[in-house]
Amino acid sequence: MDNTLRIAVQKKGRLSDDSLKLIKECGIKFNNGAGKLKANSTNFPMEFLFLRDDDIPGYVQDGIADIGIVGGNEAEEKNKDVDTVKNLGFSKCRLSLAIDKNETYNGVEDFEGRSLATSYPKILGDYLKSKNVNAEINEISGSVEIAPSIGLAYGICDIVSSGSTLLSNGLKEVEVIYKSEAVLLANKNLSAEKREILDRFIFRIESVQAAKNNKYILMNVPNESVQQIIDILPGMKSPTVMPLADEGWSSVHTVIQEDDFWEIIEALRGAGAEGILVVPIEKMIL
Ligand SMILES: Nc1ncnc2c1ncn2[C@@H]1O[C@H](COP(=O)(O)OP(=O)(O)OP(=O)(O)O)[C@@H](O)[C@H]1O
Ligand SMILES: O=P(O)(O)OC[C@H]1O[C@H](OP(=O)(O)OP(=O)(O)O)[C@H](O)[C@@H]1O
Ligand SMILES: [Mg+2]
Repeated sequence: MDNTLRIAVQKKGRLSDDSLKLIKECGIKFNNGAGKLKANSTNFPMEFLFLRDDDIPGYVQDGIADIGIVGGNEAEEKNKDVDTVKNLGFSKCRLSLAIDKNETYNGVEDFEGRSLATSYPKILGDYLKSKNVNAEINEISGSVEIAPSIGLAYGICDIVSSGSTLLSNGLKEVEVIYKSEAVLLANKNLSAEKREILDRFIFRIESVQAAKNNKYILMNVPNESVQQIIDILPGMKSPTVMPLADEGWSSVHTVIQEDDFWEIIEALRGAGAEGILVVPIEKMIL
C-alpha cells in the first residue's frame, strides 16, 4: 500500500502513552480499542501496528513497518540498517553501570575479569571494548537490578531514570554509558509516495516540538522603556508593539524560548515591564 505510511509503536510500556500523545498532537486520529494490534487513521494516510519495542527496529529495516518509534537505546542495541529521522524528546533515560553500594569504585578498569548482567549486550560490549576492559557479559531479559544481590553478576548495565530502582536494590551508579530518548526510525527505501507522507508527519512533529519549546509573552511597558525591552527580547521576528489606551504605555508581544525563560523575565522586570502574561503555544509553524 504505497499511499499509506505504516507506523510501529510500542503496544504497552514506557513509550506507548507519549508516542500516541505525540501522534494525536499532530492531529492524526485513530481508534485503538483495547487489545487491538492494528488500526487505521481516520484522517491521515497512516496505519498503526502495536508491537513489542524489541521487534520495531527489525520490522522497520525489513519494511514490515515503514517507520517506528523506539528508545534510542533499543535502536542502538538492535543495530539495524535504518534511518534515525528524529529525536522525539520523551522517554529520556540513560544506560549506566552500577555495582553494590558498599563496594569501592576506582574506575571502569574495576570491571576487568568480572561479570556484568544486562539486557544490552551490544551497547555494553562496544563500551567495554572502547575502554579496553575484558568483562563477562551475562545477558538477561529483565529485573537486571537483582543480579548482584543473588550472585549472578558483580555489576549491572541497565536503564536509569530517577535512580530509585538502583537505590531500592542497594546499588550505586558508577558510569553513564549511553544517553537515550525516543527516536523516530524510518526504512531506508521508502517509495516517493511514502516519503511524502513521512515529510508531512515530520513537519507536524516539528511544529508540535517548537510550540512546546516556546512561550508567547505579553507585557505593558512605559513608552520610554520600549527600546530597552526590545533589546532584551530575542523573538522570532521583531516584537509587536501596540499603544495602550493608557497614554504613555505600550503593549509588547513576542515569542521566547523556554530555555532562556527566567533570565529574560527577570531582565524585563528590571527594565520596567509590568503585567507580564505568559501563554503556552498550541502549534508553531516554522
Ligand atoms: N524509567 C524510565 N524512564 C524513562 N524512559 C525509560 C524508562 N525505562 C525505560 N525507558 C525507555 O522506554 C523504552 C521502553 O521501556 P519498557 O520498559 O516499556 O520496555 P520493555 O519492557 O522492553 O517493553 P516491551 O514489552 O514493549 O518489550 C526503553 O527502551 C527506554 O528507552
Ligand atoms: O531509575 P528509575 O526511575 O527507577 O527507572 C529505571 C527502571 O525503569 C525501567 O523499568 P520499568 O519500571 O519500566 O520496569 P520493567 O523493566 O520491569 O518494565 C528500567 O528497566 C529500570 O529498571
Ligand atoms: Mg522490550
